[in-house]
Amino acid sequence: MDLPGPVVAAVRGARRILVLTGAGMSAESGVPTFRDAQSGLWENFDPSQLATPDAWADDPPFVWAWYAWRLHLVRDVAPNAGHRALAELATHRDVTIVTQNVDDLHERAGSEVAAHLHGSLTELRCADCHEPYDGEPTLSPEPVKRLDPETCAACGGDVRPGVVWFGEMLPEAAVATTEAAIEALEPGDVCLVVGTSGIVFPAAGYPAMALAEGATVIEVNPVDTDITDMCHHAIRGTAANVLPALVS
Ligand SMILES: CC(C)NC(=O)[C@H](Cc1c[nH]c2ccccc12)NC(=O)[C@H](CCCC/N=C(/NCCC(=O)O)S[C@H]1O[C@H](COP(=O)(O)OP(=O)(O)OC[C@H]2O[C@@H](n3cnc4c(N)ncnc43)[C@H](O)[C@@H]2O)[C@@H](O)[C@H]1O)NC(=O)OCc1ccccc1
Repeated sequence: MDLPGPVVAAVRGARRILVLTGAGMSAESGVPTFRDAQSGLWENFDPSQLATPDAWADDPPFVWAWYAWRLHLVRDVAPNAGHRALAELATHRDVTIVTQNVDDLHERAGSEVAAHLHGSLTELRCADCHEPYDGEPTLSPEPVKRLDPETCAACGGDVRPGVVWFGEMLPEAAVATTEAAIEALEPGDVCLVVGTSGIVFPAAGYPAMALAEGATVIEVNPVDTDITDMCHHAIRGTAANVLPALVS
């Protein structure tokens, strides 16, 4: 894929590259984006209704079934060329990856992720005493409507996914790491925004913060988003097509 000269020059000339990724980063691996994760059983449910403490409180087996399906799916897929390109770039450039994604595909591609802003599907903990759960959860290969959560060995509570639900605070360390990486940006550095619709906060506010630090903000997304207008460059393409071209 040929990229505009100014984009290639900006990435080539950058001292630091901050990469903010969203669900689109994993789409070509077969992980549905948040806005189209509503396949099959959950298509009548707004994800931001499922991914909430209230939904869990109302019906843990219903919410756990959704996460067990997503965890099984993520285990079944592999990083795509976009994930691999970022891992390759980090071998010879100063790259910081911050993601909204709860999958581990960046890590499985060999990248170090500075911050999982919305937590991780692969980390489970007790919903009551927060004790990490390191057992092997029973997952169902097929989407099922209800699945009993695992039980916490420490207090007998229900085990929940280690993700950040709507209305929950983001992990302090992830926010601190992200804000420090943004504050370290200087004119000539680059902020790559890959595969996010830019509607979930506070993550959606970070590109503007990078812009305020003087960084060149480059969006990679097949379509316009709420972030497009503030970007210096918007590349209309997919993560697996654009990122390899950007790093070669
Ligand atoms: C919906 C939105 C309006 N609501 C919020 O933002 C809320 C409330 C809020 C706080 N501040 C605000 C300010 C204004 C308005 C609202 C708020 N935020 C919160 O609750 C946050 C917590 C947010 C985290 C929620 N958890 C997730 N995930 C984990 C769970 C789970 O995964 O189940 S968010 C979840 O949705 C987000 C989805 O966004 P995207 O990643 O962008 O994905 P999406 O599907 O939307 O878009 C995909 C994009 O990819 C593109 N694409 C597709 N294919 C490709 C491709 N192949 N290549 C490239 N791009 C591609 C598409 O075109 C598209 O643009 C992700 O972050 C994902 O993690 N907590 C909080 O702020 O705590 C304190 C607080 C609390 C209450 C009130 C005030 C303050």
